[in-house]
Amino acid sequence: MVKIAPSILSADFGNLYEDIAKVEKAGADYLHIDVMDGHFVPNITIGPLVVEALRSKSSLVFDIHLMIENPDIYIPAFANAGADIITVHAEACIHLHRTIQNIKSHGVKAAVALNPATSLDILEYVLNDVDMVLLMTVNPGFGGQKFIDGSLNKIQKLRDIVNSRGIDVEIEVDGGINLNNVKEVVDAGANVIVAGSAIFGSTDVEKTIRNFKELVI
Ligand SMILES: O=C(CO)[C@@H](O)[C@H](O)COP(=O)(O)O
Repeated sequence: MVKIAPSILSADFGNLYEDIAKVEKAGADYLHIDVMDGHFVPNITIGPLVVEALRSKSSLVFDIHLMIENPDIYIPAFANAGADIITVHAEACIHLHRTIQNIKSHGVKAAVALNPATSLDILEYVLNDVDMVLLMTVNPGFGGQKFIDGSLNKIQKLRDIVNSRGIDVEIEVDGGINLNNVKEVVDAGANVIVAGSAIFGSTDVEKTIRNFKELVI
């Protein structure tokens, strides 16, 4: 089943709870929460306090995407705040295998994200240990960017590797995904679709989520 994960980076931060309630009502599967530190990416967003505040208001799967340096020191705080999945960037981890074990030790699902320029090779010895791989289809840091076309090939390659190993690893894609290209990314092998501006920038958020779901059935 393909899952839809609205990215709250494009939500109205002054009405965050209302925006989250809308996507939950419309049948979103995950809530994608972008955490940025102004170092790993040139933008700053939210921390564990906000995640904790939202946790009591929503029963969506909290999919926390850490775009930060030294993620290990913040993993306990995000786990305690209510994360269901924590994603770290391979580019930010010196000891990636250890970081994955750190996430799992908190009873949280572990995922690894790759920037567009990072090869799939980096996953060779950790792929069997993760629950999900997040392929960035834009350079991370901002919503509303254009999907990088070469990403389709990368998604397909990862899908082939996952299938050939016979493992249960989700493939999440993030950046520039909209109603016009979602079918292509799903056909290439993605099964978790992050969308920010295409959902929260639309005039009818609930209808847009339903449209996404219809396209990927
Ligand atoms: O991680 C990021 C950006 O770094 C994403 O989650 C964006 O929030 C996706 O936004 P759109 O490209 O869908 O507008």
